[in-house]
Amino acid sequence: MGDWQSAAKRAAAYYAVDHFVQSGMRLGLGTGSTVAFVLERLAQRLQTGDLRDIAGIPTSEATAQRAQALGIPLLSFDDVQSLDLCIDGADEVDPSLNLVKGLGGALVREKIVASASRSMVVVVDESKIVPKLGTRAPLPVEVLTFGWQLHEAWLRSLGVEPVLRRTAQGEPFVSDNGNYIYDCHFPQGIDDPMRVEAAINNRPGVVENGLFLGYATQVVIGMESGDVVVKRVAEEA
Ligand SMILES: O=C(CO)[C@H](O)[C@H](O)COP(=O)(O)O
Repeated sequence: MGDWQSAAKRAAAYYAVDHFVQSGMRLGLGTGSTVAFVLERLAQRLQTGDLRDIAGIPTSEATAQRAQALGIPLLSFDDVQSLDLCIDGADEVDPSLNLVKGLGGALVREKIVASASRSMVVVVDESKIVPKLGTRAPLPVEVLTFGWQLHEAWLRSLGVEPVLRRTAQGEPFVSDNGNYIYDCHFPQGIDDPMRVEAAINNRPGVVENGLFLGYATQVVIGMESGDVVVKRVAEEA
């Protein structure tokens, strides 16, 4: 990651916390390097007393540990069934603010938390903006370990190049949910995300895929120039 990208992620994260989070909110806390800056900013504003009585549901063990270390109060779905706002990163954002997520391996919990949130603010640097989903990042598909071997040929039959995600040691990567992930490369990008989402999620053994269609309400983009740009979903006519 270039220096400008790290600065852009921080700028987007700080902007999102400063403009969208209010005292008393119940938050969804996403996963990844941009969300790390979100947590940093939340902790700063809690310490100064500028924000009070906020608490969040983390979308990964990594986020839970980081939030705890920073003193951000955590909740679970035993405590609340809906959230005011979820803040999360993304691997791709298209012109309709549809997303690909999950390179950090937290897509299942991220989608559950986003679906329980009244709004979703996405924080990215400008390298994540794409004209078409599937052109920059592969689409992660989380599968149960039982029968994981069966999905590769099926995914290929959809015209996709699936690669089982592995650790640096060459072992299959295991998600927080105990599952494997196929990273699916679309040679021409994803032409019809809704059709792809339905086809993949209808397959026995597939837990979830990384397409987030219609979830984002705002996208905060940190630019290489240092500016921050906010995009909102188009208001319905
Ligand atoms: O979906 C995700 C994790 O599952 C992340 O939000 C996504 O990978 C972006 O990460 P980063 O902010 O590190 O670029």
